[in-house]
Amino acid sequence: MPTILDGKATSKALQDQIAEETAAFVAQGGKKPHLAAILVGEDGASQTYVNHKVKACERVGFSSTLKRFPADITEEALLEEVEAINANDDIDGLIVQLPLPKHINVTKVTDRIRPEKDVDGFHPINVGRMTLGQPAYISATPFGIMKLLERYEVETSGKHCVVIGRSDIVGRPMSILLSQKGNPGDCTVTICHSRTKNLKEMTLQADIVVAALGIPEFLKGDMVKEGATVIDVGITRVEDASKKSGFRLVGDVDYAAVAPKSEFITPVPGGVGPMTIASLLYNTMQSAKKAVYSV
Ligand SMILES: Nc1nc(=O)c2c([nH]1)NC[C@@H]1CN(c3ccc(C(=O)N[C@@H](CCC(=O)O)C(=O)O)cc3)C=[N+]21
Repeated sequence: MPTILDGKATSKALQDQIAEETAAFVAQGGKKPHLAAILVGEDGASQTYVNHKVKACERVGFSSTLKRFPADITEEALLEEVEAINANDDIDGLIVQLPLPKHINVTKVTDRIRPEKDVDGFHPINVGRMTLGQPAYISATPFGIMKLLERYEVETSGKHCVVIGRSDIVGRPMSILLSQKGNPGDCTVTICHSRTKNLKEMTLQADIVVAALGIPEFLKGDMVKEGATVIDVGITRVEDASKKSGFRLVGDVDYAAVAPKSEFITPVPGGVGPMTIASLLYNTMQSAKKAVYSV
């Protein structure tokens, strides 16, 4: 049976650590970390995630501000809100919850966030610095996965890692982090996507598979080799009348078929998702401490 990479417990342990560090920082006269989140529209999943983030802030002793706007807010008005937070010295970190409505240019918005407050690590300056191995805010999901591999001492050096998905916020940064020098790191990385030919041939060679393509239960049992480490980034809500919420969360991995073959595996829920939250808090604390950018 595989070892389950328990993201929920690991996130909690990290949050306890962040709470301790925050208390010590504040006791020494430091400023209480303050995270601002912008939420546009009424998307149910987005509301849930943002609420999780705000609650997590409370838990570790941060201040938080949630700014909600209707789905028809103009791009210009949204950019002004970003500018206002950029200029607010009390706020250390700003996230604009994605996805945004179609009439808003996402890149324009995330590029407008000051890199020093971009705790999501989406700004080109942070992506560039991360890529070069310089101090940066690292995108929360890949960063959380690195922390999870570290916590369970998953051997990564020299391993072949296949990342499925090339998104700017998960697949691409994940491939870069895993190929960088260090532990975790030092992997040989292959990045696959919707145009990849013979995907199964690729995944069968993988010591570590990261499934981040957003198709429920895509990775089947016959696509992974015996003893692989499997990281499931997918989180899709599938209708389920038997649940109180009316839905259940399904990952990109066919867990029942893949788990018996794997050495390490992340569950959904309780795997990568909670680690994303811990990483965001970590980045916000770094910002309050001016540990990444000195200004
Ligand atoms: N600007 C921005 N930054 C993000 O980091 C960002 C975003 N937009 N948009 C959406 C995605 C998704 N995301 C998740 C965070 C936590 C869980 C999480 O805590 N999941 C729990 C369960 C959550 C539930 O109950 O629905 C789990 O997997 O166990 C999942 C997904 C952050 N994202």
